[in-house]
Amino acid sequence: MGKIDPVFVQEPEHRPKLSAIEVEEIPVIDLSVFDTGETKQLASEIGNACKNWGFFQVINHGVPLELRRRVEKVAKSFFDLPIEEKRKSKRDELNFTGYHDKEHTKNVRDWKEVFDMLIQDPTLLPASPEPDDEEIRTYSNKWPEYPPEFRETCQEYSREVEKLAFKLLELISLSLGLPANRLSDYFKHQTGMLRINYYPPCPSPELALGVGRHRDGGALTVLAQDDVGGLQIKRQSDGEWIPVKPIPNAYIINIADSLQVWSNDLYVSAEHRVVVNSERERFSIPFFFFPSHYVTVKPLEELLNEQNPAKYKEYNWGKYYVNRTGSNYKKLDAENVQIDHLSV
Ligand SMILES: O=C(O)CCC(=O)C(=O)O
Ligand SMILES: [Fe+2]
Repeated sequence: MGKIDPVFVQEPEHRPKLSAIEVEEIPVIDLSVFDTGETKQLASEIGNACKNWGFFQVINHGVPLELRRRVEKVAKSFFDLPIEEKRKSKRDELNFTGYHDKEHTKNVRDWKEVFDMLIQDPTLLPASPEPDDEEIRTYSNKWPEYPPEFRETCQEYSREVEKLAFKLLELISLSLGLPANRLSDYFKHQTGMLRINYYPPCPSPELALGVGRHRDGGALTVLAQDDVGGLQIKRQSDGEWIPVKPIPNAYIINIADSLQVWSNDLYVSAEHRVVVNSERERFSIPFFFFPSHYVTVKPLEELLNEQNPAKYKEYNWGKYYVNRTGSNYKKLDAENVQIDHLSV
């Protein structure tokens, strides 16, 4: 030890094993048949992946490659800027968008820097996590001055990934035996964001994590990773950490908490984390797809019966979100809110 600031050091049981392991892969699903309307087989493959892993990769997804290259380029140009320049678009107490380098997951600091952008600008969210506080606040994006094409490129990219997210939502609804548009209304005023994660090389990758173990809080995540690798998923069957192999130009999709609740635990919001390395920097770009702030999340009535009663109490998405994000920015003494706390 001694090489890195102790704030980054994980408890021994959460430190990564850095030896390479060869393992089975999470499912890779080809979306090219989506537009033919022959979605039965596709929905069934997706349903199985959502049950067994909570994760899958998609190819032939429709997001233009040229746009992905452009967003990767502006991401690199931004994070290459001097720290003083990056801090000009820093997150603050009133606005959580923008640049940030002090995020904590499970109260240990992550070895990363991020830039967050809301997909809808402006986005409406509750002013506080307090149940009795009815005030709704308007949030807008903070944009950096450099590189000059950052804003336009990220906005264009978000619009394309959003189309993919709606497509996946339809397939997931079908896979649950529901109409394709069953979940779409929950996203009319979606509160999601696009994040750029930048993981610099780390001198002690055996002690720290790029992102500590966590489950994503929203509905669905659509993630672009580069060719470095580092994302690991906790396998449902035995709790082993399984690396997700980078597939050029594919997207990694994961079920997040609201979908676990809507499906009443049929689908899993799997725990995942990011391992860093001492050689190469890594970028990943998650698109977090979140419902509208006023949506009440609860197990879908159509899926419930006497043998399968609701496993969760209902909750308001906006309050849940504000509660969780508010606590990510600093070290707290306790774990922040998780869906486990809402199980019945
Ligand atoms: O960098 C990655 O591959 C995943 C990051 C992640 O899990 C997150 O930002 O929620
Ligand atoms: Fe995540």
